[in-house]
Amino acid sequence: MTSVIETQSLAKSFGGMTAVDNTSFEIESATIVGLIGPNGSGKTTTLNLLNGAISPDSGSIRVQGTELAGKSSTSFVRAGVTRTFQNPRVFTTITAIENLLVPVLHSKGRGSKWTEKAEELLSFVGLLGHRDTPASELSGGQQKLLEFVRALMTDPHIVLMDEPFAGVHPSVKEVMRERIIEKNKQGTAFLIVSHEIPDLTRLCSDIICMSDGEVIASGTPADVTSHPRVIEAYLGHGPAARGERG
Ligand SMILES: Nc1ncnc2c1ncn2[C@@H]1O[C@H](COP(=O)(O)OP(=O)(O)OP(=O)(O)O)[C@@H](O)[C@H]1O
Repeated sequence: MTSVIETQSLAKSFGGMTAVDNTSFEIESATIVGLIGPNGSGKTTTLNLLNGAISPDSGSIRVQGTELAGKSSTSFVRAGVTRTFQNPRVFTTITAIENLLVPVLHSKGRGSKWTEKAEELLSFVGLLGHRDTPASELSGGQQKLLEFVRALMTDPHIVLMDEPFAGVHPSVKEVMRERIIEKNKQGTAFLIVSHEIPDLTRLCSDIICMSDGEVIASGTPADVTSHPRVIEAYLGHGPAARGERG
């Protein structure tokens, strides 16, 4: 299997606070990988590094073999990395379909081709009926689904997702879960940050656990959730790692 993202000795500090400390890991193509860890362990900072939102102080980020550390978010999108956010960042003043067309505004091809693709993706998550609804009028869960399919418009190799299951209705959660699985079967990899450990263990082939900016365990969900350092990290910070929510 080839890797879609590989980091080596990645580090990022904010002032005196080390958020990501010398981390190295690899995400294989077409896998679903969970990224867990107690609050403040560096998960969101890692996602921000992996999509070029922020630059590392040191270390390497290779996407499909190309070094991108320090490059812009646009470079990461072009290399096939897109993302979603804990609080969905949809453009609230424009419609659902217009949101999907934003990432391809400067792409080649007929406009109708992109409109068709956007309609297919809206349909994929049950939002076609809201095609022309301003995003501000969609529920929080619908906005998460909209942001998810917006991240798929450019046919990424990997989608980085920050807390896709947090604060959404169980029915939305199920749609999100099923559609992630479906896209993964078509070859898209996912790196998913979540505190919802039971959801992740059902979904992911591998889990990476961070604590205090370091990767302390990685492997199968069963291996990681029973790892002594993982249990210790969670017990030290709050919720237990084994299937209990924080
Ligand atoms: N822009 C920033 N400026 C200063 N400190 C920051 C910044 N971003 C993150 N941090 C700090 O870096 C550490 C890691 O934060 P990060 O948000 O990556 O953790 P997390 O694992 O995603 O946490 P949570 O699960 O609570 O979302 C925290 O101590 C946080 O306060």
